[in-house]
Amino acid sequence: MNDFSSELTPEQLKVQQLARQFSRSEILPAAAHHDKTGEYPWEIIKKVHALGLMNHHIAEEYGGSDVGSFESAMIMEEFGYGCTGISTAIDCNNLGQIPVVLAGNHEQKKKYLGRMIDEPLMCAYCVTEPGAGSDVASIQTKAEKKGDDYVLNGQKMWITNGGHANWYFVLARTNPDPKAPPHQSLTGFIVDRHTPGLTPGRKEINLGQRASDTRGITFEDVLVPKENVLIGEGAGFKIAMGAFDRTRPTVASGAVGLAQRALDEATQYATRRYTFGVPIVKHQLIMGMLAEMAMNIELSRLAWMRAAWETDQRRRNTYYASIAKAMAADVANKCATDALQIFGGNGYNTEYPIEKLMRDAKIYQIFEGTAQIQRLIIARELTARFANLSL
Ligand SMILES: CCCCCCCC(=O)SCCNC(=O)CCNC(=O)[C@H](O)C(C)(C)COP(=O)(O)OP(=O)(O)OC[C@H]1O[C@@H](n2cnc3c(N)ncnc32)[C@H](O)[C@@H]1OP(=O)(O)O
Repeated sequence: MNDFSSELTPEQLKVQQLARQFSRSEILPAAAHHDKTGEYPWEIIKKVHALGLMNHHIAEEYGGSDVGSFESAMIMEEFGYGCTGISTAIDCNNLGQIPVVLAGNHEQKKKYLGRMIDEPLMCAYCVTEPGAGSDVASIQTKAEKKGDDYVLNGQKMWITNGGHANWYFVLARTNPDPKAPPHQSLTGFIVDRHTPGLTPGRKEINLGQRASDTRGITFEDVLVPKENVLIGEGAGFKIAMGAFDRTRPTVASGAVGLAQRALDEATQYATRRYTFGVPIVKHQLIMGMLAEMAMNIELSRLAWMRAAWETDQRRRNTYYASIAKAMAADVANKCATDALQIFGGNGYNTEYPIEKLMRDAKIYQIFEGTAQIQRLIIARELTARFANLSL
């Protein structure tokens, strides 16, 4: 078994450098525009695709680089530094693809993952519904078997990339019996965007991350061939959970990127802004705030590294993924709030980048499992470890 190390290899350093340079020169300058207009960042996505900095989990056999979770998260930290609205749009391809990476057969991988290497296409992960977000097992979208097809009916909500996806991973209920074990009643499907009856709703106007496209999706008698079932009926819940284990480290690293940006902006501002005859960075209370931010960022970065590294070792990383996601989300919010405090009135104004960081940060405590759900998972993992031990 390898020991955990956070030292980057020469190849990883090169990828980090490329992602950093791209983020600072292309993403960061475009962030305010996309925040203001809500325009989907297609031009940036095309460039990221051409540089090979997305779709990191697709195996070489299907044209991908399969660089691993660690590199993927490293890239997302760099992109998150530039704009987390844009990094979420890009990262969401990982969330949509991973169910197919984990559970797809050869034909499904060739057809749906292969095309995403050939051209810049997006996909989406359709699990959440108007009445079910945290409690995945209670989703109501139905899939009824009719001959060689399934007929899907229902409503999904808050689907990132919902209006731009070429295909969707959809979790639906295949066993309608309310007495059936809920986790074994759900099935995962791949659904093509242009299937009749599938209708994305309006783009939602959210508090932050406005470059990211979030919509409801309606399914009305959507016919899906049985070839598009992942593994088989009843396997969907575990596929959906397995996907989070892979993506929560990259969500955490995106949040770390945002936190680092808040710290850098605040530190720079504090050296230039004078009060009482000295730059405010000379005041110990400001120093303390910056130091706290730095400490928490370093720890959150180590947390996503550990979580991503565990999955690259092909070990179940649920515990580490939730720790990283919960911690980085809280730290991003604290850093953005403290950075705004250091900027004072200027931070509250749209002329400066800080208010956007604060708006963008909030969703990290909600999507991919709320702050509370992460703690529930961590505590369950802990108690499971102790269940068979007598103290
Ligand atoms: C990347 C860009 C981000 C932007 C897009 C964001 C999109 C989103 O936000 S997606 C929606 C977010 N929603 C969530 O994160 C959902 C949060 N909820 C959960 O994770 C689950 O419902 C959770 C953890 C609360 C568990 O629920 P619960 O119903 O109690 O199930 P639980 O009893 O723990 O598990 C049921 C079975 O699944 C298994 N299981 C649970 N977790 C896992 C896992 N990680 N891996 C494999 N199996 C698992 C259990 O072992 C159990 O198996 P068995 O029945 O054989 O014993």
